[in-house]
Amino acid sequence: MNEQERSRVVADEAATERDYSKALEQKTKEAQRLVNESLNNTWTTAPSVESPMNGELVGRVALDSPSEDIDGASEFYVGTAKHETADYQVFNWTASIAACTFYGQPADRENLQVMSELVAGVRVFGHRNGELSDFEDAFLGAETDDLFPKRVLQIPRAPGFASRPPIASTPVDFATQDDITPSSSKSPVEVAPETPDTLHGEDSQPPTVLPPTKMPGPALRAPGLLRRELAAPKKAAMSAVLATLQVDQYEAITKNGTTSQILQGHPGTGKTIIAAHRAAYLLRDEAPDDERIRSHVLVIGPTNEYVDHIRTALSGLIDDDRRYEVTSIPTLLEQLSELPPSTVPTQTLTYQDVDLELAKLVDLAYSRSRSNSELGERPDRATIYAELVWLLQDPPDDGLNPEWVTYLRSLPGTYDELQRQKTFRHRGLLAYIGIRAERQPRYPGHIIIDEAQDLHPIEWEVLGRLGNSGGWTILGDLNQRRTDHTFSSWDRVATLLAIEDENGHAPVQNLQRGYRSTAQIIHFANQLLPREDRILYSLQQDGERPTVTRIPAAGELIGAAIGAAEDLCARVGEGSVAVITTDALAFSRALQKRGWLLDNADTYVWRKGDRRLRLLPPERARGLEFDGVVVVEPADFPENAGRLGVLYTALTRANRLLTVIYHRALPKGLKAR
Ligand SMILES: Nc1ncnc2c1ncn2[C@@H]1O[C@H](COP(=O)(O)OP(=O)(O)OP(=O)(O)O)[C@@H](O)[C@H]1O
Repeated sequence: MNEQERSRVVADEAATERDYSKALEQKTKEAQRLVNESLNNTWTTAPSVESPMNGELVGRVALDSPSEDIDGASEFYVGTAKHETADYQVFNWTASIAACTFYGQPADRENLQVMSELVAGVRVFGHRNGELSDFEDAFLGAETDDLFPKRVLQIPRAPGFASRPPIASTPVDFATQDDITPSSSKSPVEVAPETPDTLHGEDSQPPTVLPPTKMPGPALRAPGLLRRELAAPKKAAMSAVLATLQVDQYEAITKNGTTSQILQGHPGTGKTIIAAHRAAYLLRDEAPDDERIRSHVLVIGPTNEYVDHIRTALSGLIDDDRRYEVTSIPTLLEQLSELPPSTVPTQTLTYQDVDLELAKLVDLAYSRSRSNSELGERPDRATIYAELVWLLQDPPDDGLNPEWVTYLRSLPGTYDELQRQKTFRHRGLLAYIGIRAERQPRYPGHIIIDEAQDLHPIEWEVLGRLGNSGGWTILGDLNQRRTDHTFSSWDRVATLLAIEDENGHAPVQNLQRGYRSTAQIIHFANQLLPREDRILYSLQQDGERPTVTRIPAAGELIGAAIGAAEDLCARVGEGSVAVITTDALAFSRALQKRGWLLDNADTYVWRKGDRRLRLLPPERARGLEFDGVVVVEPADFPENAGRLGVLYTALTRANRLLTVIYHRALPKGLKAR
């Protein structure tokens, strides 16, 4: 198909999408009108109808022959909601008929039957700024000129589309879709020796082409479209990626709601994408009765920034926002602890602050206080805590280990005192006492936890007592652990939640394909990992080397970093830029001096003219991503158990461009090899 024909197809499909989207909007308005009418003569306030889904087309399926099951049509669309007109039919992406859209490989053709007809091919759509602007066809049967030669719908054509160029403005040209570069092969990044003003980047060296290697996992769906989407500038908040979901992602997303799974994946392997789409799938209208989630899906992330990040994708995928709750772990723990919201992460002083043994002692205190109460009622928080401290006088039958005697002695005498201290150290304990005392459990129908590597043992116990009536979807990366007071293996989590598979193992699936960061960025960051953990295949090979610059005078470090950030702002255009630093305060002052203004609505966003950047302490950057990232003074990033998980996370927030500015020596792992 030539360029002109492609433009025509895009314009036609975009017109269909506008028609579809308008029709869905109309449907919602009509439903609201009916509700209003029926309540017209009452004093009741009219309930609002669910918010309209943004009608987005995901794909289009061509069949070999007309199918009676779809009213004699030989094709149908897949979109964000079901809709039917005389000219076309759209099925929801969650419907089982839509599954063929996500399995479009010629090799699978024999298994790809929709009703009794074979799938001839699948067209997948790409979007920019909410407009259908791109597509890719996969022919599963014989290749023809056009999968959909006859236009079904006669709608005036939209003006020709202009797709936005990818940031590096280099067209992606991959030899074959299965050839991909393992980021564990020899690093293309040479870190600057510690001499002043040495820059390694696109200006100094051409991008290194790495030898192709077989990519792990199933063959890519819509590989060209996927790579164009990955290279395009990213919005601040996450969007749904329905059209380019890959087969392994689709399979994890569409598992039965009672199934529990743990998805372990390096940075950018699509864990948050799976989390958001899984929530939407579990709440689908088409779910058979025995799979229907009766209550709500609870999605838990690490920070409030993460919650904002994923919320946009969730609201685009799920029309009824009462069916899911998305919260951060600090917020959840604070609610249960009856503490004011703080957003600060748990900060342990000793392993005992969050240990499972502490939860066991609380359990004992709970059962003692319950049996002491006259009617066997559920005790309140203060009573449970008093019993916990009383264990020093009346220890458990098998005694109290001296370490625990010392620990219990170090705790304040009363629950009020403990709560007044508001230390983030004891929040897990407060929350666990809180959940034991809670009279109205939340009873979610499925729990999804992202960045789960950062949950402490007692916090897992808290989650285990939320009354989950369905399965667990747990997503995380043990390499990104921030402290050694969290579990170092998923087996421990599986045992605690009793979700081991039939062989007694944690149901772990490893995600090995990196979507976010270029191979060059992954190579650079991977130097911080033990050799055996450097298994990640980046789908973006065409990046440039991270720029690593030593600033000789400490006093000039921040100025140089701001300069680097301004440079990235200019390069990414509409894309996003972040500075990740452990000294955000000093950085804020310097930004102000250079004419940057703090955004009124978001305390981490700074603006200067039409430029915008986020200034983030490492903690706040978790789970986020940006087209360009400046990481300042890596030596200041904290280490745990000999690993630099915090720095590793910061470096891997970058999608396409990474700049490291430093004065003190780089951490050992980041030296040139
Ligand atoms: N199938 C896909 N199609 C298009 N983009 C995708 C796909 N899967 C993932 N991505 C993109 O890859 C990027 C990284 O995905 P995501 O944030 O889910 O990774 P992650 O594993 O949660 O990373 P981290 O652990 O570092 O936070 C996002 O921009 C996401 O939109």
